[in-house]
Amino acid sequence: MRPSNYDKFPFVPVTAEAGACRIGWPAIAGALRAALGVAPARPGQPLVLAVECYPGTDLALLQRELVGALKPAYCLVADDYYRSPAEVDALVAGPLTTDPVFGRFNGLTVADFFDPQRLRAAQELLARAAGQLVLVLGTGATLVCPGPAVLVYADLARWEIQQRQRRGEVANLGSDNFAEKASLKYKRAYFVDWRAADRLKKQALPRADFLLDAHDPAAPKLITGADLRAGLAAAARRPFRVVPFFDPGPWGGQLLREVCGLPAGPANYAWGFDCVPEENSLLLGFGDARVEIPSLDLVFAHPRELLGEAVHGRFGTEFPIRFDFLDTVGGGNLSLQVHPLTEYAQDQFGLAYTQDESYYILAAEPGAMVHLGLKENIDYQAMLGDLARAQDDPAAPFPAATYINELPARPHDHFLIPAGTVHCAGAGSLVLEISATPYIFTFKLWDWARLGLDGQPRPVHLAHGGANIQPDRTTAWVAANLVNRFEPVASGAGWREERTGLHAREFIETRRHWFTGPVPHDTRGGVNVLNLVQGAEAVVESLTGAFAPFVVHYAETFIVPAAVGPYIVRPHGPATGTECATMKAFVRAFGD
Ligand SMILES: O=P(O)(O)OC[C@H]1O[C@](O)(CO)[C@@H](O)[C@@H]1O
Repeated sequence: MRPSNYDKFPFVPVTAEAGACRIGWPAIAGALRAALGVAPARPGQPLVLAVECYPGTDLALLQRELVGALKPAYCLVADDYYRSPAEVDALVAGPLTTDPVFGRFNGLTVADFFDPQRLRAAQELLARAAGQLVLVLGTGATLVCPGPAVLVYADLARWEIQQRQRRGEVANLGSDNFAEKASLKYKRAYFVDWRAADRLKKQALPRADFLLDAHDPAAPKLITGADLRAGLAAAARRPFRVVPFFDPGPWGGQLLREVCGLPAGPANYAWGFDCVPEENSLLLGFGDARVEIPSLDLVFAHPRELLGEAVHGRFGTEFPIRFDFLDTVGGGNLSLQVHPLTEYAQDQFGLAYTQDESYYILAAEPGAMVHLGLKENIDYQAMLGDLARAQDDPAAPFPAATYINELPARPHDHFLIPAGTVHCAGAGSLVLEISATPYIFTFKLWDWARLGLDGQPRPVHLAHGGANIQPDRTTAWVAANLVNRFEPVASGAGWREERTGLHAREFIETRRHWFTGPVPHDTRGGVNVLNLVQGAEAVVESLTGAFAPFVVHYAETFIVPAAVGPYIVRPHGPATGTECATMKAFVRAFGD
């Protein structure tokens, strides 16, 4: 195995001038003081500095640092005007349901968290503070004071929030559930807090005077809203990568560590999330400084340039394509699982589109397998009975081989997994998942009598599973429809292109290019997501010099915004003269 050249901290350069980014609380306070000093006078009103915060922001730290430096007459923290934690629990109970994993998407907004009387009291206090400096901070600061003199947006990526949830440092919005299980806090944030906060962010971020990045509390960073917007505009017109993150799991393996050059600490790495813009970060480069923002900010700011008209029109401000890694080399089988059919996902969870998936095999040990679809002529009811029995009876483990196909997995195989198909990656492979973005709507059917990392059995959803398994997806159908559906579609000097999927029920189209020379690509008005699945290094170039050459390495996923149009990919650096391959995904237009 060659040494890893996988870049774990890709960034979008905004400017070579490091001065545009203030680092540390004293520099940040200085910039805010200067902005307040030149804010237009508003007779009869207080001078308000509002810091709208994404949930999970360390409000105590912010309050301590900003009050200490700016000495406002008052500091109002939005949470103090929320409903009580018990009232908030009642508010979110319906959408959350009692299921440990799944809730329902809903229309809750941050405004719903406020107690109307308390909010009025806060606004009366503001009205009495004419001419004085007032700091308002928290999630909903811009609801307490909709027109502040200076507006800062303190943003936080979801992966960082998850770390804080796991360490018990943060509770859910309006709750005091610091000690609740991290998986439940994640679920509540996923279905409620983040959706509500994103609705408010779409209003606040475009008019923010500053962006505060306090991911690292020891080195907070502040940039102007104008620089943030310049960075987002730059990213929307050039190839870029989001910041990957990696997580251990009960079935995790050892190869991802080598491929991506990951730290030795965790016992394994199961997942590598390399393009889940809902949860990944984007790093903006200001000289040597890096400002971390959720990559969703880019989707919100430039959906038309990034996604393209047709994809934006269809998906709104959601990035519909997900690339991630599943590593089972030296690990175990994923849970045997199935995903909801579209109508089930809509009815039960309020999802707009379902979790259709595919597995592209990057590496496989001899004997590695993918479990996919049912065997011919099985007794379907007996299978459901065996699944039910296996959950409670250690003496009756589920006889998976009796019912489920076991297909050999070799490098560069591509398995298509439309929702409703029973599946799981077996031990011994490194999978590049090319899937629709939803990623938590997994109905586990059988977890191989194994415990989760918390020492507890992971939740199994047999009733949901049974309602979605398609009994006619059996061996012959699977072979004909879901396995290595390769079809040559184009070629040129030094390259050839194949269609590899996905299945007709899935909205993603995938193309593989093998190349020793430059390959012409075109976004054709829709976002492209690619991964270099063979070769040490390649370069992405503009035909018109519209963006600087962009170098990618083995296994790196990169996004080419719709606005880029035509571009070229060719082997580069150590890969020059060798055969490389990319897998490309885009949203299929009818007729593709
Ligand atoms: O449920 P398991 O066994 O952890 O399986 C892996 C999970 O990762 C996903 O592929 C998402 O990345 C889900 O489909 C699946 O639930």
